[in-house]
Amino acid sequence: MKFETAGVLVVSAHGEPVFSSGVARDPAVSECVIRTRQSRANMSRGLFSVPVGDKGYAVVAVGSEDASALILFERSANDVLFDFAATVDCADDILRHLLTNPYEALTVVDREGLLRFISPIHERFFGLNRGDAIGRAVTDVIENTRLHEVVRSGKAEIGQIQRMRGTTRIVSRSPVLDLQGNVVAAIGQVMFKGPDQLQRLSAEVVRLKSELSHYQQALSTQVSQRHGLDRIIGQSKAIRRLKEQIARIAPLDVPVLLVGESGTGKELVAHAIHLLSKRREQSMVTVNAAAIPSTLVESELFGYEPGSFTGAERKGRRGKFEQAHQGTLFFDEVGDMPLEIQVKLLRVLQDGSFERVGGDKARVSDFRLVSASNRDFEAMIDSGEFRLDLFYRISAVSLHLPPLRERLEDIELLANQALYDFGIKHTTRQKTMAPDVVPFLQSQRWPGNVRQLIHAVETAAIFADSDVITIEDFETVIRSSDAMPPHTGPFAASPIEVGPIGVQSPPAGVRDALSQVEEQMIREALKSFDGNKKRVAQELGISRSYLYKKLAHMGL
Ligand SMILES: Nc1ncnc2c1ncn2[C@@H]1O[C@H](COP(=O)(O)OP(=O)(O)OP(=O)(O)O)[C@@H](O)[C@H]1O
Repeated sequence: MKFETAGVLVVSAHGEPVFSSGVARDPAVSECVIRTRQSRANMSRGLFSVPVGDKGYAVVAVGSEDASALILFERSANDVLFDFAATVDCADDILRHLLTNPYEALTVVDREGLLRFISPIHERFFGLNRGDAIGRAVTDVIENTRLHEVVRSGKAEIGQIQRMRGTTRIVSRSPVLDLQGNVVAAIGQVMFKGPDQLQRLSAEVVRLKSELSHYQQALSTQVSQRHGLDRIIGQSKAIRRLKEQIARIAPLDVPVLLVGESGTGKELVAHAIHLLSKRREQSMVTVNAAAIPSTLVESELFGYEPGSFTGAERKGRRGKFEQAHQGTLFFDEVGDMPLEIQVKLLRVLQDGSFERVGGDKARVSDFRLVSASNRDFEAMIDSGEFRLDLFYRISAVSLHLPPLRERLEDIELLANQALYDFGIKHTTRQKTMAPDVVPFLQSQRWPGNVRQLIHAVETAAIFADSDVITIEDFETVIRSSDAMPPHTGPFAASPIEVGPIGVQSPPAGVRDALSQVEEQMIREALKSFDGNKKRVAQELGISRSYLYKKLAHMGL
């Protein structure tokens, strides 16, 4: 701290200036000092500040009954102490408190380790008379002190135990630096009365920490549980039942098979199962058997050792099974897996072990399997495309995801949510649907299920000119989807299987006629291809599952 003495002003008991020196000789300054002092009660002694023009002085007042001496100090730039004195009216009371309060009171030693200040309370504690110890070596006055070491090393010692006069205290010792960074003193303070107090405090911290972690855990469980099930939208009986089943089976570590048409939410359900399971802290790894080229399936799943094939990474790679260790492996389109891989998957599921491609070391992975498929397993098993033993392994529990056309009452909620999500995602004004839009959407067949509905709503939201989406806005979607219908051939426009978005269902008479035409064509095709259903489906441009449904309907 650098305060330059700028002047001295002596005033009589009546407040008249009787002597002035330095800047105090300037009447503007002395008047200002006297006025400020008078404006404050009991200012016979103390510290206060006086702004004069763009300058400022810190004033120390020392008074007697007859007169007071006011010593003016000029402030050096950016001095926090000056700011403190200038802005806090009771600055001197605060400093006095800091010097005398038992918990803040300071003991100060200078660079030589000599005591320069000790608070009255500590003097009493050490049995000293006021001022007796000042100027003595701190080691002669305070037992087990290390303040002389701290002023030498410049290193603080916080929370140290110190025995003094038969009692134990927790103290802190800190070096004090001047503006140039030189150690000029060390100060000591008592932090706690003793280890008991500290221990109680630390036990409290431990207790609060454990309470906090308990609540964090509970919160994260709640959030993830809500996150998992709440994302599955629908109030239909089928969806409510599905959610109940998910909640029930998720915590059990059994393999789950999700069966349902494309876009019915199989992946969404897999996530919910993972989030509600004990494995939620680990990741859910997804494999799409249909999307991996057959030559790479093995290395994708099992990983490979270094240099096992051309183009392989030098260090080798962990496969999906290893990545899913302790988590969940979501096997999408499991029905599309080549037979030879089915055998290997079966082995992994049976004994949990496998080898990386190009390696012979048995590896183990502990994952929970959730598989999904929109294929007809019964037919695939019959035709030898899927192994029965593997089917049993992956389907300890099977959940059926209902197609959207069987739960039309969910369309309103789903469409509104899609619209809301769209607005949030693209930060556009929230649009709404005209009242007749929902019945219109409910009259569609939705072969692509919820995915297709979301897509339709998003596209309509893009094309709608106003904030209210109408049926006409959905017709834009019809035109664009017509260019890429999900099925080609004579059945493309069939309201039963395809029913493109936005096409109004034909009147019942037309529907019957179309149905009859369909059945006629199927009969003819069966005849031409000697009952080969695969060829019939190909020829007519329909899926085999739809063909089977139609045949059942026709009683064939
Ligand atoms: N009940 C539902 N609530 C909210 N969103 C849903 C629901 N069902 C499906 N979705 C949404 O529909 C889209 C398709 O869902 P998802 O990918 O889970 O279907 P899928 O059955 O796995 O389809 P695919 O068999 O084609 O892979 C996703 O955007 C998903 O969030």
